[in-house]
Amino acid sequence: MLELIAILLFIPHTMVLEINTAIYTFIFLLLVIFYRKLLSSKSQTGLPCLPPSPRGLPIVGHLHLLNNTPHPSFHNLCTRYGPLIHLRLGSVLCIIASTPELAKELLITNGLTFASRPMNIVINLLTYNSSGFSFAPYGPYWKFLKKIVTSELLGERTLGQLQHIRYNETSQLVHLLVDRAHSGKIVNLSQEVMKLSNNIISQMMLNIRCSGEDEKAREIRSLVREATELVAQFNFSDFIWFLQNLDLQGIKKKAKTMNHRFDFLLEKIITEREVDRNKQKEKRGNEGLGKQKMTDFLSILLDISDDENSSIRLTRENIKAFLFDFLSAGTDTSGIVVEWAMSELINHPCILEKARKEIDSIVGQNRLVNETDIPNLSYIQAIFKETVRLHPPIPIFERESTQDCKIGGYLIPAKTILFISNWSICRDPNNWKDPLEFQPERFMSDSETDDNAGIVDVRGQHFNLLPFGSGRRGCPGVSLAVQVVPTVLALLIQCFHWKIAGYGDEMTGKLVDMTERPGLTVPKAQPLMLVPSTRLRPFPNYADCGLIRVARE
Ligand code: HEM
Repeated sequence: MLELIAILLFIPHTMVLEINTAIYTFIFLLLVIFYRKLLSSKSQTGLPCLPPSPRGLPIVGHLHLLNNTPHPSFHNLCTRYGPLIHLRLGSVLCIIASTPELAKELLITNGLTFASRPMNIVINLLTYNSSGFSFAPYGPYWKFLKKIVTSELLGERTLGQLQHIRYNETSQLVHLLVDRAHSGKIVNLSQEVMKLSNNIISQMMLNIRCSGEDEKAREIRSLVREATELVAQFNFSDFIWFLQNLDLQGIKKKAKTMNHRFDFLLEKIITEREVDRNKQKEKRGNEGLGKQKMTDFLSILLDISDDENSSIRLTRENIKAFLFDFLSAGTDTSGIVVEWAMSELINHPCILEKARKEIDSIVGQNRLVNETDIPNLSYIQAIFKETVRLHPPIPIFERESTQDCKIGGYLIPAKTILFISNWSICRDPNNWKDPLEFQPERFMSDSETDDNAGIVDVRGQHFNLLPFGSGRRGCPGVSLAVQVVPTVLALLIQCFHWKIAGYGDEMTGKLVDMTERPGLTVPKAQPLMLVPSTRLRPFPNYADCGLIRVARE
């Protein structure tokens, strides 16, 4: 066309080429301006639409910037692009917040907007379409359950009633370690503390010791492990819209099979329990189940579902989904904290010694430390806080916005996934002096390292330390965890000297490897292999601290 006009107007060929180039350049510039306009952060209201973001790619968006350990990737991106950034993971819009101020603005000031969690294909299948607790959308049903969780299941009274479970389990661990110490054998301490924390949860919930060797225990153990691995797997169908209905990685199929296995197991457990309850009911005539002695979470949930006056009647699916939620949410996390704490202590023998001195001066060497001592052991508490600061078992936690809102001057649309990068917050030199150093002293009331760090607690009120989250969806297991973890830690410190397997004593200078294992929860990559030797002579009677001696596995 341009050539034809040139011939008609007698324009020379070289000039046509120049005009051609100019037109193409012009069109290219127009496209660049249009593209920039499209991506620019200004909305029609003049408010910036979305927080900053790195350059994305078509279709995958920013997925290529993440690897199988998202928390360091999020941390690096926030360091580069700002404390609040947005990413497009395929077609899913996300924001990442990495300062205490933003955490407060999102979780508290806009707490209602971010009071739900995002769903995906696997979670949907495993939680009976969010019929349980952790993934139930914020609303009357979730509030009803939250009340049961805080007042009944994980309230002070129930935790007190179920204290014997914790005592039995810690007693079993001490027993095993004393045996190993006498025979000079290596202990996989990571495995033993996970076993302990998982046994506590499974007994509190179902009265089943999940480390046992019977069929039910084995199935619970393997289902919980497989389910947590499956939830952590990256599923393209969740992020790329045109793959939504395809199951290219076979993840949906696996989740369906897992749900069937889980359902089969729970049906069996619940049916057996119902038969038991009916027998007891018959025995006691019409005295009513309300007066029955509480045994575990399942009993409490069945009581509520039987209660005709309850404002919400729990269905069988609700109960099964609830059990799934708690078994997966409560599993491993406490054990992970103990394994990191012990690793740090082995690498910092002076801190370990100082902790021993505190226990010796407050508890002495003639009896074993127990839960009631923990409020008096401020250095042990400081070690616990410093461990969850440097090694939070859940380094990022997720919420989803249910309506449009303004955060930090940006407009965040409904259905945006929010990631709170607690890992970044805890490693930010603006929040913590020498953030990469393990210094429990910073949490002592006479701390010289950080102002006010002595009063910082872990329950979600201090936004520079959020290992248990905060706000409406903060962790309901926090009271249990702050009882179990420091007690187990104190016992390990009080009762034993430790050597790294294959090396000399605590003072050899050999360090424990501190690499993280990728996943949604972050344990150590390598298990902590240690050789204990007993420190207390004579070794106190377990009964002295209220621990009941039980048969070893
Ligand atoms: C050291 C141990 C633990 C850590 C570090 C931990 C951490 C967390 C975090 C970060 C969240 C997300 C909070 C948020 O979104 O604001 C959470 C949620 C949750 N945790 Fe824990 N947790 C621990 C132990 C437990 C235990 C022992 C249980 C159960 C007995 C439990 C049950 C739950 C449940 C059910 C949720 C979901 C709450 C909801 O959506 O409303 N956690 N936990």
